[in-house]
Amino acid sequence: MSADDRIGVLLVNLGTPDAPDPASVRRYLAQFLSDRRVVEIPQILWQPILRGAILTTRPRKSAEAYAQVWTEAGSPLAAITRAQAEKLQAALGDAALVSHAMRYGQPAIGASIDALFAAGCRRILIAPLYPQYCAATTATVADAANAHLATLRWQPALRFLPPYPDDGAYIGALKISVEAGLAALDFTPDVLLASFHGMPERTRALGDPYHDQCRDTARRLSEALGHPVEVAFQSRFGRAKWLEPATDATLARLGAAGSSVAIFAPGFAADCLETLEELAIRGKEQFAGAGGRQFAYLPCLNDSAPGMTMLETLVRRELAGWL
Ligand SMILES: C=CC1=C(C)c2cc3[nH]c(cc4nc(cc5[nH]c(cc1n2)c(C)c5CCC(=O)O)C(CCC(=O)O)=C4C)c(C)c3C=C
Ligand SMILES: [Fe+2]
Ligand SMILES: [Fe+2]
Repeated sequence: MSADDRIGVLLVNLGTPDAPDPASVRRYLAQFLSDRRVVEIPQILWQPILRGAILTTRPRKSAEAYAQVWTEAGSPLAAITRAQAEKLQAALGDAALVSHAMRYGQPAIGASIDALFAAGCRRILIAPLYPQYCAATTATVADAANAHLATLRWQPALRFLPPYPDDGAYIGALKISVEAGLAALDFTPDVLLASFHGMPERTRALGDPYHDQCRDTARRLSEALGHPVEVAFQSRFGRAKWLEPATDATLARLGAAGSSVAIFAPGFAADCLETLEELAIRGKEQFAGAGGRQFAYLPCLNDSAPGMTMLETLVRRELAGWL
């Protein structure tokens, strides 16, 4: 491979505010919630609601939530994604140049593609870190990458990592990770609960495979663990009907039944606000408030050894013919 015929790998996750303050959260939410793939309401109706009610109230509340999970390395999502890219670079060595980007906020996808190209990458694998395909996540990464290429005279060749909801490498990594999490507890939970990010119910009827792929993941993981895995969908936003059952209602039901529970979020490649605050902090409170006994939150794959082995496997497979 010559210096101007290198292979690039760009890990992409959702994005996160630059700081846990209302102004930064507002900037982030304005970009995120203006994406037509995320909120599928005509812009002429949606923008006044977003600019009016939502962006005047939510940033303050969300900033407080972000402040509870912020670390010295910054937002957990940003720090973990950076660590994943660094470890994947170490695993791949000279075979490829690895970098990371965020769909919303920084580092931007376009600038990251330019940086890889400037370093000699003429072939780039874009890897959206979403195990389950969703138009609001997977497709919008491809949209952003392709929109950037539309501005270039000299384009790199692009490949996209497909979703991996039932891939053996992913299920295997989840199994190791969940079993290690359970082994570290001082109780044996009655219920294993897999919480996936929610979506409006209507996207399912419109043909989005997200719901079915979440169910596939949970079924395959349950088979691998030899233990039932319950499924719930979290983070409802807005007034429309979202996928059910809802995580908060499920935790309240399990709590009221006097169960003990271990909850985890296999749809998130990295721990973030939605897992560390919504599940580990607020979910625990909801569960205990309903009368639940023991509760444990098990971390995402993050940059753990099984998580990195999985990423390397998926990426190497997708680079076949290029490497
Ligand atoms: C209509 C609104 C939203 C849709 C649709 C949606 C889909 C979706 N999101 C993720 C992953 C993440 N979402 C995160 C935060 C977050 N999500 C929404 C709204 C929708 N998400 C909001 C308003 C927020 C911001 C936080 C808040 O104000 O509550 C995050 C965490 C980001 C972080 O900084 O830590 C992730 C990750 C998926 C996978 C998904 C569809 C499948
Ligand atoms: Fe979200
Ligand atoms: Fe949330």
